[in-house]
Amino acid sequence: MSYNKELAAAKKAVSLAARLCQKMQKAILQSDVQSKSDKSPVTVADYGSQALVSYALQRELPSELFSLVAEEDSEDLLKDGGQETLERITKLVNDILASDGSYSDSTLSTEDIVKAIDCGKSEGGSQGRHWVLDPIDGTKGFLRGDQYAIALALLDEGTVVLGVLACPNLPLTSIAGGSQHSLPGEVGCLFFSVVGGGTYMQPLDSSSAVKVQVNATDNPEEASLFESYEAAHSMHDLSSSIVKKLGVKAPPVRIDSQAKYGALSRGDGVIYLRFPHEGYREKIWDHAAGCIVVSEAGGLVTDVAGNPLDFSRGRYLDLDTGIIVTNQKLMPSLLKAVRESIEEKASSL
Ligand SMILES: Nc1ncnc2c1ncn2[C@@H]1O[C@H](COP(=O)(O)OS(=O)(=O)O)[C@@H](OP(=O)(O)O)[C@H]1O
Ligand SMILES: [Mg+2]
Ligand SMILES: [Mg+2]
Ligand SMILES: [Mg+2]
Repeated sequence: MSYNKELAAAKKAVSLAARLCQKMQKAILQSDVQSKSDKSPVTVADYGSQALVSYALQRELPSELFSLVAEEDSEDLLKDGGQETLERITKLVNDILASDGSYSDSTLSTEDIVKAIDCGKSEGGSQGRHWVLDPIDGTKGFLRGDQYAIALALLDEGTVVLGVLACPNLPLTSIAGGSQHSLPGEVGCLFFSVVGGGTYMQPLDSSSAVKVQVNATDNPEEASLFESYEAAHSMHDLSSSIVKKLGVKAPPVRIDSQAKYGALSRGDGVIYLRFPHEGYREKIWDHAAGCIVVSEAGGLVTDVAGNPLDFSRGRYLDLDTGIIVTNQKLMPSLLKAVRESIEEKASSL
């Protein structure tokens, strides 16, 4: 099946949202940041990005039944003092649409914005089509001025069939061996994949795409590790013991968000390990787009048991312990090192 129409719509929606985020990252105010009920941050840019993607997809694909599984909803937004914030988001979205010249037949009201955001409450699942959106993945990185991503995927009968990943601060050239902080040169990448069609990358501000592939080395000494910047999101001590066991020499590269999947898909690094602390449940929008971007570039994304991730079970991924990403040749020895290190960690407690 071809998803050309859906891909064009997704690229347009995500590019508009990336423009909104770029504008806001430079101008973010203390009052633009709120704390959600789980204590994580959310900004006017998260809400604006979600409203924009939701609205643009519905305008681009008017004939389709629209279902969206997305991170944000208006409940936290409309808590104390929310009306002012909502007005700010509405202006932001309208300004981006006006400067792009898109959908000039309508100006969105605050009610339209709430409606567009709350379209994202779908439960997803194994039947029909569902868009899956993280309007800003890596909000903490966004606030620090570091890496973040706008991640959009399409689920069809429970399988991810399309993914678009905008990484506005990711350099166009390799970040292998470097940190995200000291990188000169041009930034802003858009990765996209359709099932069976490979992965492509283009600059966010141009349409000249190139096909990308994961680094296919089977030599751990040439491999390097990507992991979460935030130690609270993944156990750095566990990944360190795993890569040591495997023989990886390079120090880990810690960057925020699904930019890790994007960088891996073009071969900047070879391994991405993610081990959340006990009790954390992974959400599908944190991995759907990244997963297809890496898989279509020749990589593998599994849980600790070696099973592919199952995006068909609703808003959460029900996982065996962690997420393991690498190329096909290294996966068997990486999984072995993962299991041994987990066993050693358990027996030392
Ligand atoms: N405790 C805990 N454990 C694991 N993961 C968590 C946790 N808390 C949050 N999150 C999710 O992590 C998303 C950010 O992605 P990363 O972990 O790759 O980014 S980072 O490098 O740590 O900044 C982040 O996505 P956003 O909320 O979209 O920023 C969260 O969904
Ligand atoms: Mg969040
Ligand atoms: Mg996220
Ligand atoms: Mg987010």
